[in-house]
Amino acid sequence: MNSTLEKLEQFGIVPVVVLDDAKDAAPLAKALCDGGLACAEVTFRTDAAEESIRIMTSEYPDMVVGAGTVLTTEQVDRAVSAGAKFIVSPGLNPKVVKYCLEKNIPVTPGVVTPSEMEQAIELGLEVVKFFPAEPSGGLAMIKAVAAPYTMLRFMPTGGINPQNITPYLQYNKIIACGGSWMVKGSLVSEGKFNEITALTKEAVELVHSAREVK
Ligand SMILES: O=C[C@H](O)COP(=O)(O)O
Ligand SMILES: CC(=O)C(=O)O
Repeated sequence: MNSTLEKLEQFGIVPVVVLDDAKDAAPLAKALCDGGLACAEVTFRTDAAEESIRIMTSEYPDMVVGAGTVLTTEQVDRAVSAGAKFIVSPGLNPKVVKYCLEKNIPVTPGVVTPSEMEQAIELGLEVVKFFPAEPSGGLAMIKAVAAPYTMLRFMPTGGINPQNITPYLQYNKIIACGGSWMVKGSLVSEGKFNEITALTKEAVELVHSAREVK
């Protein structure tokens, strides 16, 4: 597996971030690093994404920052030139995946169905996003599809929270879970960065205890 994805596996949780204002990027990165999760997926759902990635990667160079909701090759270029180390999308766009692979940029497109998973395998991927995880059958669905697709590993995202994450983390086909509960928009806009750090520390504890009893 690619070394960036290996780092995400070590963290176990990837905070999925939506930033409305790039001024929040540095304090948010600090809050996540202080909490023990030096990684983030900054989604291209807002105009502030590119500048936020640039700020996070320049001020926190050891942080593993990727771009989410990447829907076009032009966004891939903008994300990578801002410093993004990995690319995530909600669905599988073959054009975007091939573009990333040609440029050696780790890419984890969202898939749900067996047909989409076969498309990912055909494109040469070993890790896919499973999105939206909970509405699409959650861990039971991942375990069912992992039986035929033994070469695939998953990064489930969507509806995962502290109450349901433990069994996901204990399944060895899952490298990490994406989630937004520790970086909710209201916490960021209200400047509650201490709370973000506290929620992040709790998330890290969940990873440790899930993996200890594995
Ligand atoms: O679109 C949702 C994000 O990918 C993360 O999902 P979440 O807010 O359910 O954790
Ligand atoms: C949901 C997701 O994975 C994304 O927005 O990229």
